[in-house]
Amino acid sequence: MALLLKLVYAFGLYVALASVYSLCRLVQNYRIARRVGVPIRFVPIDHNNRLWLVVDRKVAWLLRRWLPFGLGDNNLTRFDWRGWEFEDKYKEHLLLGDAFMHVSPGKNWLYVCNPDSVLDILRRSRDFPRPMEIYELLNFFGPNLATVEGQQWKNQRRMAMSYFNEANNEMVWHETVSLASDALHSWASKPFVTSTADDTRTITLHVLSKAAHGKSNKFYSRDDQEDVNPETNYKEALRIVLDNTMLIAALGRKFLAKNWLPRALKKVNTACEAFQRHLTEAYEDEKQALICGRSSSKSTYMASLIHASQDEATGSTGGLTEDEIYGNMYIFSFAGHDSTTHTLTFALMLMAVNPDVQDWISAEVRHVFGEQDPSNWNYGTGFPRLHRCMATMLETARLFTPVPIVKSTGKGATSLKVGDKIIAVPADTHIILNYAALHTLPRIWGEDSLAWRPARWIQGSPNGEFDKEQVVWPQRGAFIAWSEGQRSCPGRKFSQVEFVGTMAALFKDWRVEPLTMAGERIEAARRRLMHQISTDSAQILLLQMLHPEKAPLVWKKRDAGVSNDPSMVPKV
Ligand code: HEM
Repeated sequence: MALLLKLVYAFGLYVALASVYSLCRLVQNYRIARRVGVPIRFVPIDHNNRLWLVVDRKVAWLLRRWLPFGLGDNNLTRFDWRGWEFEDKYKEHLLLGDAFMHVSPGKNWLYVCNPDSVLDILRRSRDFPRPMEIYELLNFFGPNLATVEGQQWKNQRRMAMSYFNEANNEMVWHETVSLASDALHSWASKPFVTSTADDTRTITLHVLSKAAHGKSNKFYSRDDQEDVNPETNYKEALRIVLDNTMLIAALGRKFLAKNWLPRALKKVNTACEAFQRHLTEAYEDEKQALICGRSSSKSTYMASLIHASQDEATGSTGGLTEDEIYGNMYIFSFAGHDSTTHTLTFALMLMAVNPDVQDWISAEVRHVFGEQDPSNWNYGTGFPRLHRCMATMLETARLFTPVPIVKSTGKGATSLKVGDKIIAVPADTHIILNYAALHTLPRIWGEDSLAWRPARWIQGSPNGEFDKEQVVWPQRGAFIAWSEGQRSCPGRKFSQVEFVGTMAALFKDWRVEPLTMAGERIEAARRRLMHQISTDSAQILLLQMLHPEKAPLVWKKRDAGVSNDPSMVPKV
């Protein structure tokens, strides 16, 4: 009993000291923030508090729901959880201006949504480096492109970039069209599909697997899959690793390997070990192939890294360590997989809500490929003409931007022009490029900025000729889904080829709609699905639908050809 009391006192003392410390830090940070001269909001917990990150959304939701007398509406429940920006869109910036500051007991966080300032930040990568303590959490298979800075980043980026080229994009195209055609075959054979998100994940994972180590896999729907044991199933292992990245980062791989942990945590550890095993085997295979002269090709990511690394090993910069190769294989899978999967899932759901966009795309794909079998679709002559399919991706990535971007001022203070004001940004400030606001500001995107309307990206010809249509871009800095500048996404075109190939294969001859409930009309089902997309999506690590399985979709063959509706496209 005495021991228990001591423990309670010790815990109480710890909480009291931690609170006093947090308060002192908050006051200190406030003094620094005040000098910047932008509006300030206090947030009680730092946005990068790792333990908070594990529970933030749930706790904020519970407090919002259960605290009485309106107490649930406070800065913690409104702004202090991952992805609050997605819910808020541009509202906070409309109220406070293009820049404002969140002051927390940890860091000061500057939010910016001015296109010129955003572009300036992305271009001045020395003044605004990545805050490595945030990205470090993606280090658990080894240092990689996303988690290093300076010369180490330059070396890794150069070696990684040797993979991203048109020959490999062509591979991505053919692999994607083939997998998406198989997915369509599987979906069309069912009365309805609840595995849309899982199955799009299978498509992107298989494309990546082909890209990473040259292995083609057949598509199978999650519903038809028997082996979901992470020890033997690579996709399952990777899925668990990706879904639990936050947890793995918070607890660390060493801790997760402890024997006494509950079964759910052991499963995460099993998945990490299986994924690591898989990487090691692939690495050893490739190295062996290189030694035996069997691998002269740089057509896989693993081979490109090993070749580039060997080429540089003798130079002054040196090659990659084994850990760096593993780290980069992980980040390639992570960055290249979830971002595209979630964008595709959002797009398929949005297509089910918008049959007119399906017709619009179908008309374009028919125009480009006619009656050719998808296996003969040519990348070089087909992909660049599929502007509407591309517009669908851009519009989805605008409203449902998967990847957030955080910068920092690092050790040095700097200045930043925001509108007609120059602000002094203190050292050690974290900067959020607020894409959710930037991508929806009515002054850039018009009064219908919150509506999903792919045609806004297309400039048409007066009489609706397909080949005169082209994609129009907003002012630079206003659309940053793939970022800009030195550290922009190297997989941008890879993901676009994947997305466009999938859309073309799915929608040329088929259409999709939400499953109607008993007594429900199709219009009501569409409204229900749109409500789910808007309210049941959140940022886990990336933005995603939380329960896509609760949105069953039905695939139907188009009865006849679709006419091109030029009224969808704004005229020049
Ligand atoms: C819809 C698809 C995608 C989107 C929206 C996207 C977006 C982004 C963004 C915004 C960044 C910069 C993040 C930051 O500065 O913090 C980034 C970085 C990165 N992306 Fe993508 N990405 C996509 C697909 C891909 C694909 C398919 C690959 C690889 C196959 C890939 C590989 C990477 C890598 C390795 C980085 C780190 C680059 C560096 O720091 O030098 N991404 N991506």
